[in-house]
Amino acid sequence: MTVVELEHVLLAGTTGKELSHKRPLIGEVDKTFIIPLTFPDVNNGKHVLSRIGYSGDIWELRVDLLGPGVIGEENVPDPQYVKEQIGTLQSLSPLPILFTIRTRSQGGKFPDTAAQEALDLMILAVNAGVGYIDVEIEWPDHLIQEITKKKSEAKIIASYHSWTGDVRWTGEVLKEKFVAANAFGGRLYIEDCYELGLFVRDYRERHQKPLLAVGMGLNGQLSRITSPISLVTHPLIPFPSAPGQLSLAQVHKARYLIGQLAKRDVSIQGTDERTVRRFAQGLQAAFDELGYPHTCHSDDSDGREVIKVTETLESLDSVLDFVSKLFTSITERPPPLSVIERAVSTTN
Ligand SMILES: O=C1C[C@@](O)(C(=O)O)C[C@@H](O)[C@@H]1O
Repeated sequence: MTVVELEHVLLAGTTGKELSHKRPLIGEVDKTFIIPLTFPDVNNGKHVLSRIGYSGDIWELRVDLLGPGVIGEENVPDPQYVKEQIGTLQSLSPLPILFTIRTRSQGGKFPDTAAQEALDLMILAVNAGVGYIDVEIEWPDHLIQEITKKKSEAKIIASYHSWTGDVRWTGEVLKEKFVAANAFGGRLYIEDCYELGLFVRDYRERHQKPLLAVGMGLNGQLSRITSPISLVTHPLIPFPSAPGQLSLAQVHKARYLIGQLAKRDVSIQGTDERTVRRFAQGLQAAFDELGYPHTCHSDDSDGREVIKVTETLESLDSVLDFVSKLFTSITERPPPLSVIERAVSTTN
């Protein structure tokens, strides 16, 4: 049995991992989660955005799905509207933005032929300070060169999608596409993931740039669980931006089941019963929200890690603060604050 004094936890929380959303960039952490937003207007998600974003690292703004009215099969959003949407998202959340325009042949709504409009929007996004720009390698060369020149501080993510279902991970087509993507960016997509794991292993032996390789559809779900960089949806997002996308909570549950996420069982102990109960229920609610397998108890400690709460915590803020720090020290992720708050404030 391990006994952790609360002071230890606090130390880890305050001097160790950051509690804010200031997370390292793609490829610098063990697991990076990108959350594609499919609201036509980001304001529609205003009240649920922080909940959707818990534990995520980057928003993907799917620009081809943005618009003030009904969106048809093809959509070129107005630049002013796009600019406002970026501004709104930046004001609502500190997470960096991945700016993505998907054309119809890439599974989106932007016309395949509207390269100039796409380039103009990408430059607008750079000026608005987005962190990442998705550039599909099938865009004309001049667009790719132009945005690579003008990207400023933004990082380019070179991508490739195939919806045909006949691209093989071990085949020549993919190798060619990869060479094209690797020349200017760092990400690649293809459909069908049977040999994806081997492809990724081989890639890592040869290249430094972070690679996001996922399979679309049901056959691709496993790759979304194992990929170090993954795109995750949330039940409060209108619809997943690609078939087979899982929620972050589902990814955590699956990672636990396949042995990629170690379970922690903790027991809270202390002299003040109410503090202990609030602490335990807040932490358990936070684990549940994000699909972590961990458990938190306020009763007997047999075989569990013990967390000692030596004080009586009266105010909601002080409990919230302690639970948040403990959550972060266990998961290395920022806490789902509103979820913890709800659980703590409803505990007697
Ligand atoms: O490129 C991608 C990946 C994606 O297609 C997926 O399969 O999760 C989802 C898109 O929103 C994103 O632009």
